[in-house]
Amino acid sequence: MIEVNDIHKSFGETQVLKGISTSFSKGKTNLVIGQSGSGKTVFLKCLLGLFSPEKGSISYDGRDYSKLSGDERRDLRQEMGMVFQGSALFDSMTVEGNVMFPLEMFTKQSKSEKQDRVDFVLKRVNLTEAYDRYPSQISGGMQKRVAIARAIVMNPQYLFCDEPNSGLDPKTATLIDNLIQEITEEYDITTVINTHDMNSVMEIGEKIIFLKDGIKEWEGTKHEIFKTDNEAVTGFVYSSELFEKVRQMYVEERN
Ligand SMILES: Nc1ncnc2c1ncn2[C@@H]1O[C@H](COP(=O)(O)OP(=O)(O)OP(=O)(O)O)[C@@H](O)[C@H]1O
Repeated sequence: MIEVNDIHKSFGETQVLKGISTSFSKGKTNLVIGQSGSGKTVFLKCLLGLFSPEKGSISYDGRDYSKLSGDERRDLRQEMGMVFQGSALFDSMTVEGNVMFPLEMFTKQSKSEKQDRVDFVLKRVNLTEAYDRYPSQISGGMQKRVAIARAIVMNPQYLFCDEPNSGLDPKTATLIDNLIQEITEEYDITTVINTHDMNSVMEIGEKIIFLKDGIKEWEGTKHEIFKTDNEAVTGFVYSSELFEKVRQMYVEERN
């Protein structure tokens, strides 16, 4: 579980996060939504320990990051997996090399242990046929699956994903969402996903926080988002006619 308590983050005079508190449970897909510029990426970078909030605290299963020693922080960071926007694979490495990379960097496992782990995660994301291919030789959806395999190869406690669906067609986007949700449940990971994608909200939004101008304006589940009368949320989520229709159908069905 990650507990966020009243975090503030500024750059110079610009206050970006203005006191955000929330918690993210294990085994759940937690989504962060909000308009461009609302502070989602800065928030995710605070969760990753890349930015230090000036005020407030973030605890990872009871470990308050600001109180950890340098070694403890390094150990904690190794418990975090990250799927970057655009996958961020190494172009000069094969699929296998990309997934092997964190094991080579951070573990002293034997060659066969590393190979077994790489085989396992590539099988888990259903990519065994692409071992020797380079990122430029596989589709966007496959690249995302390699990025997910690389993010989970170290057996993380925490998984952070920044716009994991960007650039994918809706069907592939849904497959990637479902894969992240399955992996989160299977390995009991605390997963936090930044997204713009309303399909993701409807599919896998077990917990959603909505940021607006650096403040948590609303939080709830995908079921609650249909019912909320918070105008900032409805204005954001139902800006598309299609989603407004889906909402009306959902509300009518329940009445
Ligand atoms: N390193 C930085 N230095 C100064 N300002 C920054 C920095 N990083 C982000 N900001 C500012 O913080 C605000 C929030 O940015 P952020 O990238 O978190 O938004 P976002 O919600 O992720 O947007 P998007 O959905 O477009 O990615 C923006 O005004 C941005 O200019």
